[in-house]
Amino acid sequence: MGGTFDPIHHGHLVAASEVQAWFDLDEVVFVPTGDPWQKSDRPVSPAEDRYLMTVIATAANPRFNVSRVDIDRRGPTYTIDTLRDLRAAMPDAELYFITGADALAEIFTWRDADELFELARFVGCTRPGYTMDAATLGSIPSDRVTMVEIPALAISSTDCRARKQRGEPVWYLVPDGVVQYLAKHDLYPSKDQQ
Ligand SMILES: Nc1ncnc2c1ncn2[C@@H]1O[C@H](COP(=O)(O)OP(=O)(O)OP(=O)(O)O)[C@@H](O)[C@H]1O
Ligand SMILES: O=C(O)c1ccc[n+]([C@@H]2O[C@H](COP(=O)([O-])O)[C@@H](O)[C@H]2O)c1
Repeated sequence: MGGTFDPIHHGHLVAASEVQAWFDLDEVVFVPTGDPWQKSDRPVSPAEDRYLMTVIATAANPRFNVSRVDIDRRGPTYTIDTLRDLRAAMPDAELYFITGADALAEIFTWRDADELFELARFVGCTRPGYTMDAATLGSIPSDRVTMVEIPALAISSTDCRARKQRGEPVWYLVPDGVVQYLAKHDLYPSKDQQ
């Protein structure tokens, strides 16, 4: 599961857990982006902070792991590189790339989009407020994509950052350890603190 995870929240974790169970996956590898080029219109927290929050959030689940492939690669993060790196590290694995419906809807804007489906199967999780348009879904080879309905959690990293900046709680939207990490490292400080 790729994501910017700025910060990781329970929407990500539920999606990963549901897809792991649905396909009986051996493990879900969370891959924080290095440089998410389609988010260049806003500041993104340092990759090491996003990586560490992802490790904290996933530590208790024996089927969850975190990969550094995207944060250790220089330049913009492209999923085609993520999948090639994971394939090189795990040549015998069958790869499933987990996304939310919003990200999957944009997949034909990604680098080398047509090649992506040769490297992995894609899983699109339902997400409140987003629908997957039939034309985009129909353009993906049908044996390489599955939509999975997951329990609806209307949580976004954008909302978590805005809440923290307004001094509002993010308890129960993100794991407790992430709440503590945000406080300790003063991520998304309130506007009057800046
Ligand atoms: N609440 C959610 N339910 C289902 N999928 C989600 C949810 N939140 C995020 N995702 C999916 O998780 C992946 C990583 O998302 P990302 O890290 O960009 O989080 P985000 O909440 O969308 O962030 P932001 O608000 O900063 O854009 C994407 O594929 C996204 O669609
Ligand atoms: O490959 C691309 O060009 C590309 C463009 C945008 C997003 N992605 C990937 O989609 C995943 C979710 O991205 P985001 O920006 O919604 O956190 C993450 O793994 C990104 O690297 C990939």
